[in-house]
Amino acid sequence: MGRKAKFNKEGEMVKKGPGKKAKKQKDPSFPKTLQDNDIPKNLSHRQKLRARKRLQKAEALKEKRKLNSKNNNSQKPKLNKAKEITNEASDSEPSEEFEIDSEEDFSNCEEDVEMKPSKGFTDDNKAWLQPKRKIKKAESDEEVSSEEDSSEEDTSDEINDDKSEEETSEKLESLNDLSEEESEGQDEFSDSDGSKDDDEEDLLPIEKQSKILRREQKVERELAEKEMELNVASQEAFKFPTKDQDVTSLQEVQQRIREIIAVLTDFNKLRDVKHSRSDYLDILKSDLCTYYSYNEFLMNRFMQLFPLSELLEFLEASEVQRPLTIRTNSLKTRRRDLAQALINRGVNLDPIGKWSKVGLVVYSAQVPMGATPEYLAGHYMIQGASSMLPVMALAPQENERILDLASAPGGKASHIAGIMKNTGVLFANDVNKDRIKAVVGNFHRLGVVNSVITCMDGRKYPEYMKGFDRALLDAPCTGTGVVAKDQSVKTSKDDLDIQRCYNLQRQLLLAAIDCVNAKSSTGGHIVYSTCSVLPEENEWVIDYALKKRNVKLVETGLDFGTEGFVNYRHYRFHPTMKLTRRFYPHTHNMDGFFVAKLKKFSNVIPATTDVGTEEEEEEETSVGTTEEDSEEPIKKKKKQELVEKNGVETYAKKAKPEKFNQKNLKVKEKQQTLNDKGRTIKKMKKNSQNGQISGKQQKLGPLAPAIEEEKLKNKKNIIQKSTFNKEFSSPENLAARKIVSNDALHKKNKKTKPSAAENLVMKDKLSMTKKKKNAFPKNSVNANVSNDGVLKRKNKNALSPRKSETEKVSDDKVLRKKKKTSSPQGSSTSNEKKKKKLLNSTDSTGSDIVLNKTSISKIRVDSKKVEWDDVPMEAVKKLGDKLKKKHMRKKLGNLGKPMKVEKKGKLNKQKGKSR
Ligand SMILES: C[S@@+](CC[C@H](N)C(=O)[O-])C[C@H]1O[C@@H](n2cnc3c(N)ncnc32)[C@H](O)[C@@H]1O
Repeated sequence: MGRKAKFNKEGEMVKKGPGKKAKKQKDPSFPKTLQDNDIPKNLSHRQKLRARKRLQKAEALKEKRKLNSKNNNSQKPKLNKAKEITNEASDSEPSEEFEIDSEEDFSNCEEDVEMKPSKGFTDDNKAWLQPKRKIKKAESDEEVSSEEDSSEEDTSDEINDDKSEEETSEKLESLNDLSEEESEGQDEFSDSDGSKDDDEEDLLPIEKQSKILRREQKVERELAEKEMELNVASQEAFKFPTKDQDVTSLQEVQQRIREIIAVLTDFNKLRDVKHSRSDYLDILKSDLCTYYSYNEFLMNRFMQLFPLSELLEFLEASEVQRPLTIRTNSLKTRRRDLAQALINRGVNLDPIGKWSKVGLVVYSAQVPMGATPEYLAGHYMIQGASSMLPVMALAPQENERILDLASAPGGKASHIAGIMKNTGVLFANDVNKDRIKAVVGNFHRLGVVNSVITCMDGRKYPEYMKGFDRALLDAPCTGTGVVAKDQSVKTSKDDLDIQRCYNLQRQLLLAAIDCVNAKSSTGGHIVYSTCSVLPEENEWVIDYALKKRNVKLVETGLDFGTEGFVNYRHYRFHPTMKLTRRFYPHTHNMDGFFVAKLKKFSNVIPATTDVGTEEEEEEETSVGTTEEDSEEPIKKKKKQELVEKNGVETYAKKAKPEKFNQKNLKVKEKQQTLNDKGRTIKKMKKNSQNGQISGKQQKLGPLAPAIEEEKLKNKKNIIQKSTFNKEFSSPENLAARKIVSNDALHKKNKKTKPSAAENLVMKDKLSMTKKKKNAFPKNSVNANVSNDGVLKRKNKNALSPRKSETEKVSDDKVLRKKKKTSSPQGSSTSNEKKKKKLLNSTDSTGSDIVLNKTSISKIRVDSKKVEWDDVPMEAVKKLGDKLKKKHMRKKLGNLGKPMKVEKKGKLNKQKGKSR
């Protein structure tokens, strides 16, 4: 059991000897080079060769010197004396005596070399050989090591060595031929006696190669310099390209972009006087489109948005994917724990920055980030850095009621739930059924349990639910800030897409505002965000909301990002717009984003000053509604054709479409002539009063002015009616009307339509003859529909001019009251009576009656049976029975029931959409 200790007789423990550590070590052995020089060295074949050469050289030199010394024998003592006087010669200029001595030493040394290893250099030759000694030392070291390594090197190897050496020297020579001059003076190892070949032979292969490399580098440097000079020269001589001058490669395009930008930055100095700035900009635009593969439209937008220097940076940054970022789900884990777990899986990551406590940036990962156990367990969400900003701006609180109006796939909504710590209620809505499934999936994975997920058009949300403490609208947009993610944006977006988004965004934002309770004790805030950099989708939308609702802009709470635009081109936005934040890929290394925070200060919806504004909004937005709509295949060609035909500008605040302008001009001309005629009629009247009768008047008799007046009226009506019909009935113009800017349309609706429709009604009143009954256009169903739509609003405007919304509502209430008192609900006879009353009183009273009449006119248009002017009640009834479509029956039924203004509006909106 165990070891027994050894004891001597005295009972003392016997020591075995010194312990392992205390054992005497051997004397240290040093490398041979450090040992005494006398110990002979085995020389390698190469060394021997070199030594032999040196020896031969030294002998030759000796002989030469001997000859010289014989010649100079007489001068030598003098020289020596002189040397003694003048401080015995400097180190750098060795005397002949010194040289001879050294040579002798050297020769001795060389002789020794043959017999034994090199002794190194003596003190005498140390000074002038100093740089070389380093090499020698290295060489000898290497030799020693090589000897140690390959002491059993056979002769065949040596032969190979020699061969390879010869090869390299051959290569060297060829390069030397090229740049012999260059290497002169540059070569720090070159020998003072100038025998270069010998030197190079003395060098190690690696040194030779480094020498070659240095030479090559020098040649390259010189070439690059020459090229630069060429570039500068060509830049100076940049000539404006002619039309047929085409660039052949992308490099050329890039070069030209740089040149043009250089010219544009110092335009006065570098410009070609024959060409304007816009000429240069045009070429630049097309070159940028070619180089970065954008369509001209979008490039134009970016050129308007960024200064030239920044434009290139933005375009370049949009070519590169942003770093992958993830958001820690605080409902399930902490960032530190998540980071540790991912690091253990070989993920290289870092915190995203000081501004976020949940974000992590992933530099590299050995596993797909969407399939790690942590991801599947819901510990994080893969989310762009900029996507965290809107939620941070929203600043959700626990126990609040929060709405995310466009939430799919739920990145921001789940972030909100995380901050709310699963308390309160989160309403996550999206119009897209498929995308809403992703919200459900993500919420399950991330453990969000305080949510209600809805799938409906966000614009209708306030009709169903209101009183939220906060709302987030991360609106559908063109995605111009995420070009790097989706390259298709570069070519797929055009004017119409922006307009479509802009309209939808405005409506959704108003809806989001309407959903929020201004009196919320904790909130009353709305955050609006997009991943677009275009002001049309950002500042414009906010500006619109500021005008339409009781909201104001407040600080986002984000301490970085650039300020929103207060001025953009010739547009001016609300001064507080600088409280909004813009983020760019080239400045913030995140997706392009826009964030604005609004505070609702009153639940009252301001009464709009313009008549029919709400409907006008509807009209404006009818161009494009949901993102789903935008996903529908759009016939680009047709669109393009229409745009070209009508010369539409994006936001025709400035310019109206050409076609309409031309038409307006013609109408104006005609109206002008009619006005002139009006004046002459007035003159005729005056003259007849004064007793001065013209020839025409004589012909027509005393009623001449009245006849002329009537004729004139009719002509005016015809002109207005025909232009009105033409403009709004042909399918082409119907489409054009859609493309026309909202503002242009506003004006048009306000100015031209009322008069046209008014005249239409007047004309029908005046001439009830059968001839003129056909005046109402029956071009196509669509055309009639559009006419109806316009007419309905038109009549409203015409017969109750410029009433405010509240006035309209009150009118309607009065009407409803009247209806209630006159005909209690449920009695069919009273309904019929009411219908009759409404129809019969069409021409004499208010707008609602005209509205009803309009709906009858639709019946006529669709069925092509009933005349719109004097519809007998029986015919309406019969027709109603025949009608198959439910909604049409409803409309008929409405004739007899008290109608709500809102309902009517809705009904009409639906009609408009279905068409
Ligand atoms: C930018 S995405 C929202 C992304 C989301 N906030 C997130 O962080 O995951 C815009 C969303 O708006 C939805 N959308 C488009 N039109 C809508 C409408 N009329 N009502 C509600 N949502 C709509 C789209 O389906 C799309 O999912």
